[in-house]
Amino acid sequence: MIGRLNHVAIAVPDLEAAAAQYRDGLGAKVGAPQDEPDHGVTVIFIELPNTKIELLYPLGENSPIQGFLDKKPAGGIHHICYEVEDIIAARDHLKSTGARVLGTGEPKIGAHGKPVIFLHPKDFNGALVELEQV
Ligand SMILES: C[C@@H](C(=O)O)C(=O)SCCNC(=O)CCNC(=O)[C@H](O)C(C)(C)COP(=O)(O)OP(=O)(O)OC[C@H]1O[C@@H](n2cnc3c(N)ncnc32)[C@H](O)[C@@H]1OP(=O)(O)O
Ligand SMILES: [Co+2]
Repeated sequence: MIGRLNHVAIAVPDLEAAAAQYRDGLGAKVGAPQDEPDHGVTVIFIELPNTKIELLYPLGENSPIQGFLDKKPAGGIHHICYEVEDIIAARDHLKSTGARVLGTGEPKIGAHGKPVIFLHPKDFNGALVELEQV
């Protein structure tokens, strides 16, 4: 069921500073900031040869990453995103194993224009997991 690693997301306190560090310090290909109001975040994607890094910064009043940054003001790894071919089948199977799907339980359209869901970190070894249908 699980496919490629689509991205690793890092919540950051300063989006431009983090982007500059990846661009200038690591020589990475860094995209433009993208507001995702449905998700309460502004994102910048960094393209690596084998995957992507998603820099996350809170957007709006009820950002799901605000509490995370309050606890970790310097930032930190926030989630990992795996690709799946059929997100509904993956969701229903994972629910049957006891994993909690966050939010309404229905997929939302993610930053790549594809359906995504999130699984509770407490059900996945302390790591927040995003699934993206590709
Ligand atoms: C644009 C899109 C895309 O790529 O396409 C995105 O990625 S959007 C990316 C942003 N969207 C999301 O993250 C949506 C899904 N996330 C959520 O629903 C929420 O952030 C939760 C994961 C439920 C956490 O919510 P909230 O911060 O209110 O909960 P909380 O502070 O009470 O945390 C409950 C417990 O989970 C832990 N916890 C919270 N966030 C965590 C994280 N990212 N990784 C690992 N553990 C985490 C806390 O430390 C706490 O543990 P203790 O009780 O032991 O202290
Ligand atoms: Co993500």
